[in-house]
Amino acid sequence: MYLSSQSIWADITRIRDQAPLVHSITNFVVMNNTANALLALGASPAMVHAPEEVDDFVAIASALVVNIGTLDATFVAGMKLAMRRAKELGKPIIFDPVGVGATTYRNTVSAELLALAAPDIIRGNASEIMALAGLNAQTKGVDSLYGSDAAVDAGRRLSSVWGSVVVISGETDYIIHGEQTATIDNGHPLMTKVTGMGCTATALAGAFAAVDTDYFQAATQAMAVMGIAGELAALKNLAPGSLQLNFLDALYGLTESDIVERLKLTIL
Ligand SMILES: Nc1ncnc2c1ncn2[C@@H]1O[C@H](COP(=O)(O)OP(=O)(O)OP(=O)(O)O)[C@@H](O)[C@H]1O
Ligand SMILES: Cc1ncsc1CCO
Ligand SMILES: [Mg+2]
Repeated sequence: MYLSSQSIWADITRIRDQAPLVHSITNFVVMNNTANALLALGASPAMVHAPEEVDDFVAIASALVVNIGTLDATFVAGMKLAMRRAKELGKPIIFDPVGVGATTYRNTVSAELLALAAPDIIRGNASEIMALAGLNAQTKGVDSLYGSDAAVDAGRRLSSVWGSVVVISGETDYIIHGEQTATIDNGHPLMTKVTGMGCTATALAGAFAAVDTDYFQAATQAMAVMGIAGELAALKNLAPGSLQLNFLDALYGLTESDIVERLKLTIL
């Protein structure tokens, strides 16, 4: 049952039954995509970032997603208040270090946030995970310059420093926590032509963490669902605009047999 089609389906059923409130402080580019993906999966999204209200909001949420894609001072203030409160209340924190490594500001803010409240799950592409682990990784803004396998050692280091589950997304998704490693080989290359698919993966991890306190399992299952829904969407039409819409429909309509037939999970 542990990390299997059955355990994925059990968590999807929990999300659909409980509709957990996922509080996201995320970037302007993906607010709409990730809110719709959370709804399609069965969760309840709220994109709330004002420093005046985030700590009240965290108190009623089941998970907190923090994404640094379009940072500014107000976002940072809200992120700090929300993460501190989530830690106090024991709510899962999922962190997406979009574009870290590209600027000193992103690096400094990310380091401050990690030190303030170590996330339960960190999800980034290979460039981001390498930069966050302190390597001088090359970065081209928000897209990765490396395959995910190049960042596995960095992911292990990051996981051991912060105690977080680390997800490196890409053609193969790696999920790392201490000695545990899993890979997901689902997905479709066209997913890289739709903005914010990585951010969407992070948001879905928030929904799974809201119903499953085993965050290694939650993160792995989120990546599996992400990849399988992407594959199902790509079956309909191979173009980015329709992939984005079909992805939501695939998430909404996902069945247990879709998962049984498509899951490409390896536990290393
Ligand atoms: N080459 C690929 N082949 C198959 N699936 C892929 C490929 N690249 C990405 N994916 C899928 O897309 C998802 C998002 O991963 P990606 O690494 O592109 O995120 P990202 O670069 O952080 O995205 P963004 O910053 O736009 O949110 C992965 O979980 C995986 O399912
Ligand atoms: C394109 C883009 N720019 C800042 S955040 C973001 C969304 C994908 O990471
Ligand atoms: Mg991408």
